[in-house]
Amino acid sequence: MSAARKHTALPKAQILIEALPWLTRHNGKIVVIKFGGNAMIDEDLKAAFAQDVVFLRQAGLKPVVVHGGGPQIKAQLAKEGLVSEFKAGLRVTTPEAMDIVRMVLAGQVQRELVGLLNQHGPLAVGMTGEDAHTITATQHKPEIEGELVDIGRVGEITSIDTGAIEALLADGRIPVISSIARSADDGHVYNVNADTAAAALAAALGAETLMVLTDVEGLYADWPNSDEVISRLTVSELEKLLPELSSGMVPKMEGCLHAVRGGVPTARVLDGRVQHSILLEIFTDQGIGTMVLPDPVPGTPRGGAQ
Ligand SMILES: Nc1ncnc2c1ncn2[C@@H]1O[C@H](COP(=O)(O)OP(=O)(O)O)[C@@H](O)[C@H]1O
Ligand SMILES: CC(=O)N[C@@H](CCC(=O)OP(=O)(O)O)C(=O)O
Repeated sequence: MSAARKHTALPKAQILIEALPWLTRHNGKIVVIKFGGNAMIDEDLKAAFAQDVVFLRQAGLKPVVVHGGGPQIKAQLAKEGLVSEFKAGLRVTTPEAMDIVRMVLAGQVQRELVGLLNQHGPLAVGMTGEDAHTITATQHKPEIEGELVDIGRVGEITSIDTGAIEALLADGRIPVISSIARSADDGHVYNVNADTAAAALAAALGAETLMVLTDVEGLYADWPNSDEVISRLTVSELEKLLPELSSGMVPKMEGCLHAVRGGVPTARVLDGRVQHSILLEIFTDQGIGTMVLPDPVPGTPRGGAQ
């Protein structure tokens, strides 16, 4: 062995050492990961996602997965001859469509993710927001052009009970949650946007971070004209930007805002198309995507969190 080889750390060892301060910092902390339907584009990505989540669990963190499934719902509605329509960024959900939303999210997408995670051991347990009153909602009527519009069985979260999730975490499990809620008023089940559900759960659980995996690199400053990603912004900066945002980014960035305002130290939007983006973000110095931070406290240096 040459002298140089003997005294230089191997690249793989350097990567592990770089992870050390992050492992220490995140040990025992809850991390809520939202896996968007658009990020579940191929089998390799889904398998890599499952590896990352199990890695976090084995490294001493407490991951909680909230999944979406917009494209999968759209495909099933089309098969049944039903139209997909969005208003104010939310799916118009008739009672008939609600049955399909519930079947696709809880019966297909969630089952697949639980299966992939459990290839690594008896870790994942699937549930919906209906279970143990985890997410309670009321009918959401968005305001469009000054009027409240009825978009059917779309839920607005009224309360979160974290008991069942905390019991699973204490038992070493990985909760995998579908964004469906029950109403205490009328007993109906409601379709909740998965970004919104993930953000509300992150705040209620006192998570260390919220990670939203999607099919873009992060929040683009001037979408769709440019692909320049905003790497960091404070909640006040985000609040000013919100009225300019469109489509899928609206619930995502509103969710990040809600989570950070609710006490979650950071919320991030990451490119779910990049394999192992979760590990890169949590365990390396190389921040990717967009990070939302609290406003700096006057007199302290700006945003040092990762
Ligand atoms: N400013 C923006 N930056 C990035 N993406 C944006 C922006 N505005 C709108 N989008 C759109 O939001 C989409 C992501 O939201 P969505 O389709 O709901 O994904 P998911 O299924 O992951 O929740 C992107 O693919 C992009 O088309
Ligand atoms: C009310 C509402 O719009 N609910 C969403 C729930 C699924 C979701 O949010 O999936 P993504 O994260 O993949 O977009 C829907 O029906 O598509």
